[in-house]
Amino acid sequence: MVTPEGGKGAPSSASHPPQAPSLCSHPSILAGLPTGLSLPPRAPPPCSFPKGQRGLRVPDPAGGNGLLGGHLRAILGGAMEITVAQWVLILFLIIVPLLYEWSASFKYFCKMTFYNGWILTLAVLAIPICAVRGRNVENMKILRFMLLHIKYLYGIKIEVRGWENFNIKEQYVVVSNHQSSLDLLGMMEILPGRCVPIAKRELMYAGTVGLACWLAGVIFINRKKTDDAISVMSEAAQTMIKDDVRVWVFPEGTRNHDGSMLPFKRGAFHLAVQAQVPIIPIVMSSYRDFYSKKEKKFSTGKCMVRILPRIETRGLTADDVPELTESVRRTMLSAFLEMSGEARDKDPGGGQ
Ligand SMILES: CCCCCCCCCCCCCCCC(=O)SCCNC(=O)CCNC(=O)[C@H](O)C(C)(C)COP(=O)(O)OP(=O)(O)OC[C@H]1O[C@@H](n2cnc3c(N)ncnc32)[C@H](O)[C@@H]1OP(=O)(O)O
Ligand SMILES: CCCCCCCC/C=C\CCCCCCCC(=O)OC[C@@H](O)COP(=O)(O)O
Repeated sequence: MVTPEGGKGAPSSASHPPQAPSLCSHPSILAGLPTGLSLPPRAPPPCSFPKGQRGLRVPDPAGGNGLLGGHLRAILGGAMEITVAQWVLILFLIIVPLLYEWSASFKYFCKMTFYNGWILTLAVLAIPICAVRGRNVENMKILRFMLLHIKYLYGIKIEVRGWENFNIKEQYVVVSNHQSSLDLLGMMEILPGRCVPIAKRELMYAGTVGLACWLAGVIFINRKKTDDAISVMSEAAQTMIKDDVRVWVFPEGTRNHDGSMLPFKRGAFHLAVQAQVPIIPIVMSSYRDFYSKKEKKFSTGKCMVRILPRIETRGLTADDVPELTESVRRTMLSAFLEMSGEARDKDPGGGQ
């Protein structure tokens, strides 16, 4: 195929055999040769624009004659084979990685979107596997196994201390600080057998994640209805003993991005007292060196997880709960502050 101008501009010298007016055969190259030279007749190569292809046509800037004009037309003609949609795709593939490197907020957005999207996708795989058993606390092992690799994808090193404090055969209540949905990584790193988290009811409606959680026996509470939440937790106290289940609670009751700990809700402590089982506090060090929702920062880094010694509740009653809650929080807060400094000292490169 050739532009109409290109066709008309073909040389008319008698010594040159007539060339088919095609961009592909570069007629203007022949126009640049000295007269008297004769070239053997040559069949025009097949045109690079297949019939019916949608490409833009441009007029020959050199009027269809001359070496430069022919090359330009060949180059432009080749470029024009790319459709607008392909150009958009090429620009997208160039701009997105550049933005990802240059803009910390864009990187944060991409990483969080992928985090949620990946977990929703993994849940699609987990659901049929878990569904074989039905709603069963043993399914939590499957979710754990499927989530363990995410820390590698995100370059987050997790260092665990205090494994020996988990050496208890019987049931217990785990309480841990709650900074972000990234806590899931630390949680899955150490989740003991037959242990289910208590989660806000809204998570049950989070698409595939909600169904996977339900199948794994996650206990959902309605935080807006204290009475309902209390009765679900009282039921959980009985289930713990009856079905040999451990429960994981985030006693802050919500995510806390401020690098400290919110006042604790009392449900977890009532639960432990009602079931007369020990409390095992877990502390995850601050993410501030590699993750901050406020600053839209998300890089690689290190997190320390510490399993603290158990706190007995045998013999305690509901009246002891306020003091128990405060003393556990104090212990956890002091560990949190100490560990957060330590994680920073050990990984000064965190936040690259
Ligand atoms: C491969 C694919 C994977 C897919 C993906 C998998 C992911 C698989 C992991 C998911 C992981 C999820 C992780 C979610 C994480 C969250 O959703 S965090 C949010 C949910 N958690 C919580 O809310 C924590 C638990 N909350 C509580 O314990 C709260 O106490 C309650 C029960 C909700 C009540 O809240 P509140 O009324 O705001 O607060 P509070 O002052 O504590 O209680 C009010 C009164 O009730 C009393 N009370 C509280 N509880 C009780 C009780 N049980 N008995 C008697 N009295 C009680 C209190 O003592 C208090 O009375 P006073 O002492 O003042 O007289
Ligand atoms: C069709 C519906 C699609 C819904 C999309 C939902 C996207 C969620 C997908 C994956 C999330 C994976 C992380 C699951 C664990 C997150 C636990 C969590 O962080 O829950 C929040 C809760 O602690 C406190 O919530 P608030 O801080 O009070 O708020």
